[in-house]
Amino acid sequence: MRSDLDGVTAIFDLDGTLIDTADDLAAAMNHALARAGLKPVPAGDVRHLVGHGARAMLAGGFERAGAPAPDPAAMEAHLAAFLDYYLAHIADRSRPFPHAAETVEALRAAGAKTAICTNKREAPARRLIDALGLTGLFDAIVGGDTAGAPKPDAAPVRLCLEATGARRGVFVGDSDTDIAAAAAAGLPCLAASFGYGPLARAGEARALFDDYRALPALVRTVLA
Ligand SMILES: O=C(O)COP(=O)(O)O
Ligand SMILES: [Mg+2]
Repeated sequence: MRSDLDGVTAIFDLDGTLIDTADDLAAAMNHALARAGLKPVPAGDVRHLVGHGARAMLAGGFERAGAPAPDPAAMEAHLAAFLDYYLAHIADRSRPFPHAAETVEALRAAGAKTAICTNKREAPARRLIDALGLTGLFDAIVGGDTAGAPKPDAAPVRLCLEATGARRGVFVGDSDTDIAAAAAAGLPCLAASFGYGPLARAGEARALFDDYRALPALVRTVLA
């Protein structure tokens, strides 16, 4: 077995990168909006609200529903309703993107450690990965509430490296937040073109990929 990726950690963003979660996030968001007497937001719009945590996603949903921003106390109640629903329906429709799981396995087979660095809270991130039977594929799972600051801060990326004892790392993400977090931590970033974006800073990623089967070769190239 080739183990040329010993000492390397491949760090993956979750929503829009490893797992296509938009439909379940949209259902939870629309549950919270319906409770507030508001009309649903299409799942296609929710994709663009993912990446900065549940609070930001929900605030964006209220805005798109044409409602005024809820006051802080009301927002806490909406957030609780969103999270309760989401935890109960976390993998109703969410699935790994094509070839994502086998690619993570291939990187591990080549000696790499693998980690998840998401702005989802750690508890729902773990529940999702567990529900999909993927927990054994990751050495560390770091959420937006794990490291004291979410991406684009470098802290959660650094924690993934520390937790896996890596000498080198590469970040795989789907948004400008990921590109910025990787840059802040001094890691090369590979960006999934099929994710939720935005990718206005795509030029700062080392490469874009549109198929997971291309990823191992890209990882080796950026680490060479
Ligand atoms: O916004 C979120 O909750 C998480 O998004 P991420 O997994 O793309 O960081
Ligand atoms: Mg993402």
